Amino acid sequence: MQSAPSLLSRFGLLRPAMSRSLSTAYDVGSSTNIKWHEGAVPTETKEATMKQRGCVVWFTGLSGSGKSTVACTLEHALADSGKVTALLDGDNVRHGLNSNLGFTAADREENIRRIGEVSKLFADTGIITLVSFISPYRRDRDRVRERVGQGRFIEVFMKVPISICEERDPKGLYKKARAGKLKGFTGIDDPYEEPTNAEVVLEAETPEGKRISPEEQAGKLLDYLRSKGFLAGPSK
Ligand SMILES: Nc1ncnc2c1ncn2[C@@H]1O[C@H](COP(=O)(O)OS(=O)(=O)O)[C@@H](OP(=O)(O)O)[C@H]1O
Ligand SMILES: Nc1ncnc2c1ncn2[C@@H]1O[C@H](COP(=O)(O)OP(=O)(O)O)[C@@H](O)[C@H]1O
Repeated sequence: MQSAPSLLSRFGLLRPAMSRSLSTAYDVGSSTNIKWHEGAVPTETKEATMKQRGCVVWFTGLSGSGKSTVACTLEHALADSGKVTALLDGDNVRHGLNSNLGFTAADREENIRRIGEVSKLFADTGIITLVSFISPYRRDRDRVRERVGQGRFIEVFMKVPISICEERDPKGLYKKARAGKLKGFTGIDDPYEEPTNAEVVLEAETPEGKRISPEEQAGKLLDYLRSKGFLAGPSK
């Protein structure tokens, strides 16, 4: 009986994997004797199949600023129009992949580095990847921007004053932090560095003081993604 690879190659379905010009293994970070393997199906081929372009939509903002709500609303809107998405959310990822990390500056940095790498893997597969983390440090967000690649990284700043976040306080964490029962809480006794070059800024209120709903905020993002060509396949 013929093996699967020889059958595939007989029908012209198997392509030889391309190998990197460097044939010997090398060291990267703490890993020794490793080698990058090229030859996966190109991102553009996957994007053409899905009729979309892979990207990372990176929500940043204080706890309670609406990151998860808007990311979730946007994901449903994208799914309704047949788009393939992934949603990475701080609280959820801290249940698994990053359950060994806390909220020190070093742990927050590692949290964002790992999520940055995971989101790049998704985006390189052509998936519209929504990422919702406080990500308080500008340097960490900029590192992810560089890794993912300018043009595919869309930073979304949830520009919501702490007074509104604190008023919402859905988990009661601001109350706890104000009472001194929760130390190192972002915005209270831990820093949040506002983005200076976010692609999209979402505010909670209009200049006239009218509240902006999550649906309106997600709609603005949908318009942005459409205008930048992420909701259509790659141009030939
Ligand atoms: N000390 C402290 N500071 C800030 N937030 C805290 C803290 N302790 C627990 N939480 C809860 O954890 C959620 C934030 O996790 P993230 O992974 O997004 O944080 S970070 O990006 O690493 O800063 C955050 O969730 P969101 O409210 O969804 O932002 C909080 O519920
Ligand atoms: N645009 C909005 N207008 C009013 N309330 C909102 C809006 N966006 C989110 N909320 C509410 O604010 C609270 C915090 O939202 P959440 O998405 O959990 O924030 P984050 O993920 O940034 O911590 C929730 O109770 C949510 O329903």
